[in-house]
Amino acid sequence: MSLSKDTRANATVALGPCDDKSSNMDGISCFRSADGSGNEAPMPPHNVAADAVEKAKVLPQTANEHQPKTISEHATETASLAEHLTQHEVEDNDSGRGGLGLGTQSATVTKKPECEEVDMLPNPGVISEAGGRTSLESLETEIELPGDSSSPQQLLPLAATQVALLEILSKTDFEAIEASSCADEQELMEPSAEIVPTSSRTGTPPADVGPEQQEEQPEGYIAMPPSPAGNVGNVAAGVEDFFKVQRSDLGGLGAFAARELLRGDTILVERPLLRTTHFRLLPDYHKLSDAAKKAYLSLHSGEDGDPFGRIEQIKVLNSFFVPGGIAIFEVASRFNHACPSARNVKYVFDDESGVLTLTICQDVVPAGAELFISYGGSPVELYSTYGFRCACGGCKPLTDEDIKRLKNRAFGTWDCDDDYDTSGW
Ligand SMILES: C[S@@+](CC[C@H](N)C(=O)[O-])C[C@H]1O[C@@H](n2cnc3c(N)ncnc32)[C@H](O)[C@@H]1O
Repeated sequence: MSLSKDTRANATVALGPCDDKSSNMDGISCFRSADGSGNEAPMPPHNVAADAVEKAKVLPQTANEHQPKTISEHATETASLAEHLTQHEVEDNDSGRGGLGLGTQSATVTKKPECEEVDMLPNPGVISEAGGRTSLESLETEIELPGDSSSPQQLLPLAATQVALLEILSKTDFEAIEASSCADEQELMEPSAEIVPTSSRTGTPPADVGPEQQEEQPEGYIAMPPSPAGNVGNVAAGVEDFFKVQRSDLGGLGAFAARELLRGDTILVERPLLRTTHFRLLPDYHKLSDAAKKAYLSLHSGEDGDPFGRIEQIKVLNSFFVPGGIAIFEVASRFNHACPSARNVKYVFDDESGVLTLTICQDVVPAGAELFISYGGSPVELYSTYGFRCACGGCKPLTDEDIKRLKNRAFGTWDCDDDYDTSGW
């Protein structure tokens, strides 16, 4: 597949309340408070964080890091995560996808609580104040970001995630997880589930899906995301309660609501399969465990090419921009794209904890509906960057004529929307 060499880097933008100490993450200038005051957000209830520290056990690492942590390291990390999530979270505004270049760019900080309202702002990016679900006031901060100036990636805070993760930490039976994950040394080397997502609506940890339930899945159901005893294990347990990965009408796989989902439901908490940069892809890929390599190679690769081309192509088609580079996720990378009116899931990547969280951002998503994130950009940009014609139903699809024009612009500006009527998009 011939993709454009569009090196637009999405604006990776910081969010809400923070202090100067939180700045300078891999070249990101500063996480500023949404009100410019630098004030920190309120701390979580002390007992929750403290409880998490008490209960904390060995946390799995990203699949390409195989050093198990000690209990005390994990406790520190857990406390740090709980505290961090009250201070600043980063979230996509639906454009943080794609594996193309990075440079310096700026983004205007704006409070935008609803996912559909922050959609598709190619540049500048959008920053939301933590918990900012009611205010639409614009803020004035300009943030310098690493990355090329053109491609949009925005990171927003998400109060629901704070709540969900704190609930998770307080409800997780770490002893049971440790007992199973420490069953043998091999399991210690392979990460296992460490965070049990719970519906922010019900606060009830979902039941794990047993083999008998999996047998009832429709044809084409892919047995992922994994259970705690599952494969690469970077996914928190229980997400099967929220969605299934199965065949999509768009072609290939997609994620589908396993039951009715409501705005604010946290449906996925996942560590990257691979976190890397464009220049370190191959060495970092080769550090992965065999299971992680297998999971990586199973991701969507467009037209299969030679092994080297495939590793690169999977990166291009599946990566999320994260501070300092890109990340590929075993499960989150299965979510298809939808344009603003059809998107129903937003995501946030927390750099400190290294965890991506996906949250429902439409009022009601019926059981069986496909779940969509946004890769950012118009159908023209999607085509020129990733090579697919968006069929999400929420935009005016590109015509054959549009495609011809784009192809004729091989040496022109791929991302030019001049000939595409964006009024319906
Ligand atoms: C990250 S993958 C998403 C998961 C993928 N469908 C799979 O089978 O693993 C991105 C690819 O999914 C397909 N895709 C995603 N969103 C789409 C959309 N709105 N319309 C058409 N194809 C889409 C495209 O082939 C795109 O390159």
